[in-house]
Amino acid sequence: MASSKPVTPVSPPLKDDLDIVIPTIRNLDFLEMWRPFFQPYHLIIVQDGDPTRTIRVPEGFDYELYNRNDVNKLLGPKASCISFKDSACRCFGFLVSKKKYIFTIDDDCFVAKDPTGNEINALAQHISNLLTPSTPYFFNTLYDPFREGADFVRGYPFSFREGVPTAISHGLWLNIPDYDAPTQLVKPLERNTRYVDAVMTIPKGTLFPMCGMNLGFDRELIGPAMYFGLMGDGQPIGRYDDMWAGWCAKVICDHLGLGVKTGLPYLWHSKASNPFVNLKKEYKGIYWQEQLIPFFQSVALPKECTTVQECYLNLAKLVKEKLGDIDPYFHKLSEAMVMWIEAWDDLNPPKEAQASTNGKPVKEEPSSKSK
Ligand SMILES: O=c1ccn([C@@H]2O[C@H](COP(=O)(O)OP(=O)(O)O[C@H]3O[C@@H](CO)[C@H](O)[C@H]3O)[C@@H](O)[C@H]2O)c(=O)[nH]1
Ligand SMILES: [Mn+2]
Repeated sequence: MASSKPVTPVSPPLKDDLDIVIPTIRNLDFLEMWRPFFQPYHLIIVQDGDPTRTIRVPEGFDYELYNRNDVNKLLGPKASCISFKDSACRCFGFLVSKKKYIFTIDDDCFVAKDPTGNEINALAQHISNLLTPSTPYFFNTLYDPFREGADFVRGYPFSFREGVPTAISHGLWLNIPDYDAPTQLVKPLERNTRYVDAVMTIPKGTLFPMCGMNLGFDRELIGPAMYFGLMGDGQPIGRYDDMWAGWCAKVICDHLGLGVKTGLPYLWHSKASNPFVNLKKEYKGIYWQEQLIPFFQSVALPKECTTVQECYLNLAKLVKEKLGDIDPYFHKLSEAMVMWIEAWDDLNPPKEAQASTNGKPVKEEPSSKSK
């Protein structure tokens, strides 16, 4: 029987609490495919490269667009901590956002289909991952117990079943996998066709290679640790931006009792970047990381560090002390980490401090924004 009650439209989840951050040095045509899923959300576009280039944002999206001139204007001398000519520039979007959640995606990533042929709403899956707890202290062999149709298995301690807040949701990619340059070179035609229907928590004490291509996180829980480092133009290394952020963030999540999930959602990664160019960018990282990983595995943050900023500043000190002998780059990186936290605190003053600006955080106008 028809109901006379008016149907209240369901608002997209976290519509006013989530920003979508997109780094681009190309174009934003990919947004057309994501329109059904992204249109209700606010976009923060970080235009890399030549700021005089005009990047067209497809009609109908609510956005703010920042180019290098905006970065320099907004951060002044601290702009030197934001990379140029590398996808690491995306972290500027994390800095200027005022929302609790972030989803970041590359401009060569498209909507993938699941094995039943349905289009995957990657954003919705990240939101679900972030709004349900993680289980870093004891591995659940049926994977994420908070997913529909799953639960904790027999033998899972009840004292661990509450889980911990989820800080990061790491999605994956069909078609072009996120391989390093050597692997891309030896397996140029390899495509990822394997859809694994699983979300799992990365156990405490275990690091992982965080890819920035399809990534969601809780900005209030872990935002200050999501600095993508000094990469690209003028730097001896590139394409380790997301890796650096992932290692720092995971160590801090472990220390603060926060969770990191990986697995669903998948998206369709369409463009393989040039492996030879990538090799030039990555090669120092490929041998440095043999020392970086033992460093991160050895980090023990003091119990007095109870905020992300305090943890991050402590980490910056350790980077200078323990990694400075590898290469002078790590002295620069350590200083940039401190500058990032200063910039973060400048743009994201604690709530009480905002009262002095009658509650409105001070924010410079972007180069362009939706009408
Ligand atoms: O100088 C640049 C280069 C690229 N971008 C934007 O960043 C993303 C990723 O670029 P691309 O798709 O070319 O790179 P991939 O190798 O596929 O990306 C993976 O490697 C990581 C590099 O650090 C990246 O996070 C992974 O996803 C696109 O949106 C480019 O437009 C840029 O802004 N500046
Ligand atoms: Mn890509």
